[in-house]
Amino acid sequence: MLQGKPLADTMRPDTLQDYFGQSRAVGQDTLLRSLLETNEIPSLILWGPPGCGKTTLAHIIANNSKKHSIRFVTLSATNAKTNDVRDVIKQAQNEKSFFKRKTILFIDEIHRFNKSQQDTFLPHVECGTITLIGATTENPSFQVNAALLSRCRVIVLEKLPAEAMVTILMRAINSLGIHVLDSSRPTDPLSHSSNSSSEPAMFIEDKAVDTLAYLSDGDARAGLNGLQLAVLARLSSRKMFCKKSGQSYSPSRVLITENDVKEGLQRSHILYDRAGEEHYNCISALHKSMRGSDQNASLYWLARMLEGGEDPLYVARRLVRFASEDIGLADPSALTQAVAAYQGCHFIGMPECEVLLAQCVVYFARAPKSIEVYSAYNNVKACLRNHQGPLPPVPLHLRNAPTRLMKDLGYGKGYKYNPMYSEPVDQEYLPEELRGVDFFKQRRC
Ligand SMILES: Nc1ncnc2c1ncn2[C@@H]1O[C@H](COP(=O)(O)OP(=O)(O)OP(=O)(O)O)[C@@H](O)[C@H]1O
Repeated sequence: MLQGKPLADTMRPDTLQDYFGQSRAVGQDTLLRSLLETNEIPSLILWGPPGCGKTTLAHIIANNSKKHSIRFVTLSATNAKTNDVRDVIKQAQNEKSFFKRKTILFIDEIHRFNKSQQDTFLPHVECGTITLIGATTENPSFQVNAALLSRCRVIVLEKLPAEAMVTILMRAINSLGIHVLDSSRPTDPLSHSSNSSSEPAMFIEDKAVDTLAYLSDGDARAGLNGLQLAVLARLSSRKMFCKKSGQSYSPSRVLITENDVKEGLQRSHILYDRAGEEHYNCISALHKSMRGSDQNASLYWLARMLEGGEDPLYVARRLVRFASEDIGLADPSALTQAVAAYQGCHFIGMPECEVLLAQCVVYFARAPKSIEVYSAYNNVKACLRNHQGPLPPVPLHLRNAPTRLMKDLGYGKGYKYNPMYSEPVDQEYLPEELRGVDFFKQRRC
């Protein structure tokens, strides 16, 4: 069972009874659950992080619909072409008109279809030829056509909580016939009753199950893969033992420890999705923590990104922006710090540059803040955007006059060259119609 398919696929539940967590989306009293139970499936967008059960929920719906002779067709937007979608729609039209059979079309990773590909389903979802179920890890407000989105119910699935992860792992552990060792009652697994079959008896420490549940960070696929790798690693080291020792027998018991499961998990891939929603969530959390002068939270979000494989230069670029947007003239050297951190990261790369970013992030969290320049500049932009008619000309006295003609036209006339005056100079620098405007005090002009 462990050598062939991934354990996560083998363990994919067929019914809602084995679908754990996600109580907000499909719990006992939810609308979606009653619709699923009565088999009235609306078009859905299932949005959630990797491994939280989007495809599994679609699989459960498929299982259920087949019982009610509804067709269920699956496409993956990673490899399907627009023509594949057209073929499915054509077939669905035929099934509907000749056999009165409904079709549910499941599109995995729907965000990978571009807007015009998504447009292909729109009329067919609208007239009920197909019921669309799309799965996405990306925020559908940005990745799914607004028109299509308005015809679908968005179901938000969450990272699976640790308790649900334990239940999912235990279901797999039981199905593999692995025994869980209770750490509160220490027993030597080798003292368990001997196993007459050639297969070894397998044990797993209970804390290994908990660790797996926590480290897989709500991603059931990662948790089940981690378990599978840990078991396979233990089984192969058992074989190695026989080979090396030249013994014809091999240990009849195998113990999977906490360390084995830690090795089975590739933590960085689990915690952070560089291209996805989590990338934006974490950078936003970092920015807000620094703005809120919370140095602990700032360091935490920084580490979440870097440990997860984020590009340090991306973080450094965001820090350059922060230096001006949020600290500004309250501490102008913040900009120098950020640019230096950027260059430092460029020179030495990860992992050495992590401390440069950490230093800069803590400096920023502790720094005084001022959005004076940032908001004044926004006021100027708003002023330009809201201006009716042609923009006012540059006052003549402020213009340079490199030629005779320009001089004759009055360019530069009356300009007072400030260094020539010992007193403050009374001179206008804004266009006439903006005289007296103070972008630092008002929001709009
Ligand atoms: N809520 C759940 N209850 C039980 N098992 C689950 C649940 N969610 C996921 N699993 C298990 O994890 C595996 C992976 O889940 P699934 O393929 O549904 O994730 P997904 O959200 O579609 O992820 P991705 O976006 O990466 O495709 C499933 O095959 C199943 O074994």
